[in-house]
Amino acid sequence: MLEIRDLSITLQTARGPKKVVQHVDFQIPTGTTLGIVGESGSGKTMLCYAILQLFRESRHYGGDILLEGRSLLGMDEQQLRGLRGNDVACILQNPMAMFNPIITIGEHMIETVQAHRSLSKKQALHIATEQLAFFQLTDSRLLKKYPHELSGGMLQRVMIAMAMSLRPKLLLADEPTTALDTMTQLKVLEELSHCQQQYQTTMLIVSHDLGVIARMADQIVVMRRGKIMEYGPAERLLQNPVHSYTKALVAAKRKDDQLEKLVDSWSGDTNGILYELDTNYWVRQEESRC
Ligand SMILES: Nc1ncnc2c1ncn2[C@@H]1O[C@H](COP(=O)(O)OP(=O)(O)OP(=O)(O)O)[C@@H](O)[C@H]1O
Repeated sequence: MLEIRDLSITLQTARGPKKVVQHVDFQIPTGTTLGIVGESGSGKTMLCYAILQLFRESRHYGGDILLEGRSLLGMDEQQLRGLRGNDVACILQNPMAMFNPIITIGEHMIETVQAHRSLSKKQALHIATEQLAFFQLTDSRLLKKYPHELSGGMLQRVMIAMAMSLRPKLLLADEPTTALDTMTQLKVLEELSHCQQQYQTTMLIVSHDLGVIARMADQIVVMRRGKIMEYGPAERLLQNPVHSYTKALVAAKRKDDQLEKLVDSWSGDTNGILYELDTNYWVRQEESRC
């Protein structure tokens, strides 16, 4: 279980402190997926960095982040190194950035497994091969290839397989399929979902694309300018959105519009309080509702 409790993040910038996330609360029960959707600048990446406790020296945190009851904000660097990779893994939009161009895929996989678990090369290779098979990568020649020899879809699959080979308790997926064409995206999401169910991994998936979130998430958080606008079970939020921003987001998805177009057309603000509409369903109050 991941619990984000009243989390606020203030960034130290050259122009002074900047609030980038404000009073965010959500929980992800073990083995389930929570999707965060929001336009550019809504604080999605800041939340992921906070969970990984990256760049912590330039941030001030309020609230808490608990993974299986352990506060991540209270951990020292050594504890955090143990946490990253073992308990929390992440996959990113651009897989190329994760690979060393002069190291083969096989070496990457073996090194990743051996860096976190004391296993022989043979055992690590076995895990790597098993994991790649989850993502339909069964050709043994793949292990001898270099990253640039693989298509974007294959490289993305290898990156996800690498992250999952560590059997993390929590997987953070920040725009995991944005760079892929629609058909490859669907296949990769399906494989990821299958792998997640098999290992009962808790997952936080972040995307601009409500379609991706709708496909994967059990719960959805809609964010804007560092605040939650609406938060609840995925099916209900998608079928009966309450906040006008979520309504516009869902309508834009139906018309297959880009999120950025919606940003221009939605003119509300984010100042109202967040209130519980009913059990486990939260909505930000709008001016017209007062
Ligand atoms: N290095 C930085 N210095 C100053 N402000 C920053 C910095 N990085 C991010 N921000 C600000 O923090 C806020 C949240 O940004 P964040 O990157 O988390 O948004 P996001 O939702 O992930 O956007 P995107 O979808 O474009 O990645 C934004 O207002 C952004 O301008």
